[in-house]
Amino acid sequence: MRASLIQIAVSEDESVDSRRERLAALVREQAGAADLVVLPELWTTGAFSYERFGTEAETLEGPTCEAMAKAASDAGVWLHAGSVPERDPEGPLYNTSVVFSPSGELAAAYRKIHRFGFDEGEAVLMAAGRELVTVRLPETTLGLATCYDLRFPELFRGLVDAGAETLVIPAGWPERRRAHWTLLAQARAVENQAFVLACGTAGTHAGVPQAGHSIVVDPWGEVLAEAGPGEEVLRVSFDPAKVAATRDQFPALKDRVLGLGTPRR
Ligand SMILES: NC(=O)CCC(=O)C(=O)O
Repeated sequence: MRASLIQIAVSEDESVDSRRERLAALVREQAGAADLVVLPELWTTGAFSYERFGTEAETLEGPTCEAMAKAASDAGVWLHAGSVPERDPEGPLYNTSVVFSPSGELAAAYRKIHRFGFDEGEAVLMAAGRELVTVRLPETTLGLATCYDLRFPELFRGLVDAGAETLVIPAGWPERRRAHWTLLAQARAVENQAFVLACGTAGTHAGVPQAGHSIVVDPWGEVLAEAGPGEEVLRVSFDPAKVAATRDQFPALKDRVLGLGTPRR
């Protein structure tokens, strides 16, 4: 299976329309070179541009999803289009990841469960999703998570229990915590014996320099590909059968002991 992770720079110097067009063109360029294309978190606004979440929020029928659906079908690829600030017509805002099929259908939407910011920013401006989401592709089953979710291993165990073999994580991860990004991506791959495809942003927005360094890790924890700090299309080939082979040859997942409860004091 071939994947392209498009690590784009998000900056206030570029309009949302221009970035959307640039990304749609980059997705189209992956035609024939990728089966799956992955974009970062909140690339219309920037993950730390809190004041823009409300003004740039869209429904899943809005201009970003419309453009990404068309780009996916033009390129004939599965497109994980990163996340958009979603305005639910019935209620609050969500940080929602969207996946389109090669015919441009919306195949899945995942509302980020763990919101970043403690008592500020995303944590107060957006509502939390409640549902785990997997997507069946012909070659593998994707498990969806977004940025800060990477710090919560129980979410990934839930995805693995639901059949996930390839964990896809769009992000807007800051340079300041880049060491955590790489370490956690490898940890999630090793402990879940799954591929991890983690796509971040480049550049600086809202005064927060971004880490870049999108990364692809195999079920043994080996880094198959890693981007630098700037804009880059990170291309990788991987064999989805390696998940079953790793789980077979080193069956640690079978040794899980569930329901341990709380420690005795
Ligand atoms: N957008 C995010 O979720 C940022 C997460 C982050 O900065 C961290 O976990 O560290």
